[in-house]
Amino acid sequence: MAASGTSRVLVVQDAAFPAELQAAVDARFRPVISPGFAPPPGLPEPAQVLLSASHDAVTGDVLDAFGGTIKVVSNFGVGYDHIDEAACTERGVLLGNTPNVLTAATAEMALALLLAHARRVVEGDARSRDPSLTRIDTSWMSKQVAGSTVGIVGLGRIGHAVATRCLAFGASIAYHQRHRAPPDQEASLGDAAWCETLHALLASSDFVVLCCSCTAETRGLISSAQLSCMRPGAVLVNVGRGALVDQEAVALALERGALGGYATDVTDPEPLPEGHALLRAPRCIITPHTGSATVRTRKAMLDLALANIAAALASSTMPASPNQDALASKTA
Ligand SMILES: O=CC(=O)O
Repeated sequence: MAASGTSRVLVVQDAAFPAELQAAVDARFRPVISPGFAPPPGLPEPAQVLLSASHDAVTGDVLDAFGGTIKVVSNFGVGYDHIDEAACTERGVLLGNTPNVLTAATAEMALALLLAHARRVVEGDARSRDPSLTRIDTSWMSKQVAGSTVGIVGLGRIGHAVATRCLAFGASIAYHQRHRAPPDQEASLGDAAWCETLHALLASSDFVVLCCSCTAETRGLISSAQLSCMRPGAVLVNVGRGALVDQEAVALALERGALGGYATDVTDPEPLPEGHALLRAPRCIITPHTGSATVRTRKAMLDLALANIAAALASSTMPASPNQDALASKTA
């Protein structure tokens, strides 16, 4: 059903959603699909909304190309490193995102990658189809999560959800972030150990899971120097952003056997170009940024992204906005 007052609001999307989700956008707004958010020619009225479905960059120039008509940029996702928040705030443009609703799905993906790598699920699948396998292979060994230490980089919502799941698998939890978590949070994670330095976390973990967002401080967090601190055979899992790691360094460490494995849902760029070093590296599992891609979660994300738009257009409090407080104090 069309929401009164918003059904004619022009929304520019960088990509279409699957039909059942797109129908929810169509029911409430007038969406126009434009990769790269280029202003489509001949719009019947000014566009007020950018709906970021596919991580195309939203810069000051992109906003300016609409001639100052954009009121809100709504991101279909929690991480918004592809959107220039400062440029939005400078121009009085509200920014929305979708935290919380995707925490469980993303944590599940981290566990799926971690377990798949530890238990060699992808290799095992190929081995099972190999006609030369005529008897059970007693030499086939893998890593066990129970009894290991899982180091979490960034104990935010997703990091915490990954930690609780790893705890249930019998792992001990270590974590690294700038500030130590409150004692009750550490206690709830089996007395999780805070590592004040990244080096200490890397040196004491069998699995390291990157759960932090990509900012100026965390871009390139894991390079050859950090990889060389990791335990022999340790596995790196990434559900944050591809740019958190130096992917060439990771590929080289995998080639040389200096890194036990890399399992990632995110790359930089996405997808990786044909022939990229990571695509050729051994013991590397890559999924195509599908951490939040469950039917239930994607629906909840879209509901939140649309609620953010509706609230912004109605000048009411957005359910999730990184910059609405900054904008409110600017205009107060
Ligand atoms: O990567 C996914 C997200 O940031 O929501």
